[in-house]
Amino acid sequence: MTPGDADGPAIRLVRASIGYGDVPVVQGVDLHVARGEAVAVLGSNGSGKTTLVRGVLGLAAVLGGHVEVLGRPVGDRRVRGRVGYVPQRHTVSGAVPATVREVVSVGRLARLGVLRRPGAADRAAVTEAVAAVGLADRLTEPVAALSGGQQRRVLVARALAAEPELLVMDEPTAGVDAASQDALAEVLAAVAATGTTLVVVTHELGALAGVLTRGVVADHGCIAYDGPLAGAGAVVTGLGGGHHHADRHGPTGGLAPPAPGLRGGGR
Ligand SMILES: Nc1ncnc2c1ncn2[C@@H]1O[C@H](COP(=O)(O)OP(=O)(O)OP(=O)(O)O)[C@@H](O)[C@H]1O
Repeated sequence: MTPGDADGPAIRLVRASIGYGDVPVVQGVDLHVARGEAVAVLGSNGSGKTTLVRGVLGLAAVLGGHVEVLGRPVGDRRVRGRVGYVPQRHTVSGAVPATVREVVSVGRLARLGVLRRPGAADRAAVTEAVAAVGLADRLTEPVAALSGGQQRRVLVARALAAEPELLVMDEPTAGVDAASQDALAEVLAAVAATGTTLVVVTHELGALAGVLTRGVVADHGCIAYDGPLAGAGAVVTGLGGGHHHADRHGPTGGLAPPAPGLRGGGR
């Protein structure tokens, strides 16, 4: 809510290695995201995009180097509730017969912590978040009754309800119809305009290309490109299809145009 109440950038990785168990997936990465930036994390399947952001969220192990979020070491409890996350998942779990309002309220609870009871302002934040994703008329409906794209928007509203300073989204447009993508782009543009830092993992920029301005391209656990979004597409194309080039690591900071013949295609 109050940008600037902690010093330091939104995200700072210094020679960071992140992985699972004791196996690093992301290796020796440096990344600095200032407050208010809107960053796309691009790269092919298995390049380490999700692991990178999970490290920032404290959901994957930092195995080396240093990870800071909102000016604090990752995992610091003072940061909890100030970071929103829309995980890589197409829909809300169908096992829970919750309404839109209930699911989004859970996002607000993350901000409140266990000790404070929600008040009128919290209920208003929930309603506002649902309205922001264009689902105001579905507030009391079971989430299971919504389309996949609408369920994704519920997850976005859940993250927005906490009014995060940093919003991390993993593949928010995957499997989402064009109308929902456009709605999401509008929401994110409005969120970015409030000064919230956006980090969006995506295969396909689609409608989000107008909102995100910086591109970070992951390749085999390293960062192959970090710069204006407009320059990132050629790097992604040049790197081709993830696992097919297991022996090839992108040059850190490399801005070279894609070499011919390296496009994805399975060989
Ligand atoms: N929970 C996990 N435990 C062990 N290894 C994992 C785990 N999650 C991912 N990995 C491994 O980390 C590597 C990178 O996966 P990651 O999900 O970060 O890539 P990605 O770029 O997000 O891919 P995608 O676009 O397919 O989601 C893969 O080789 C994967 O097998």
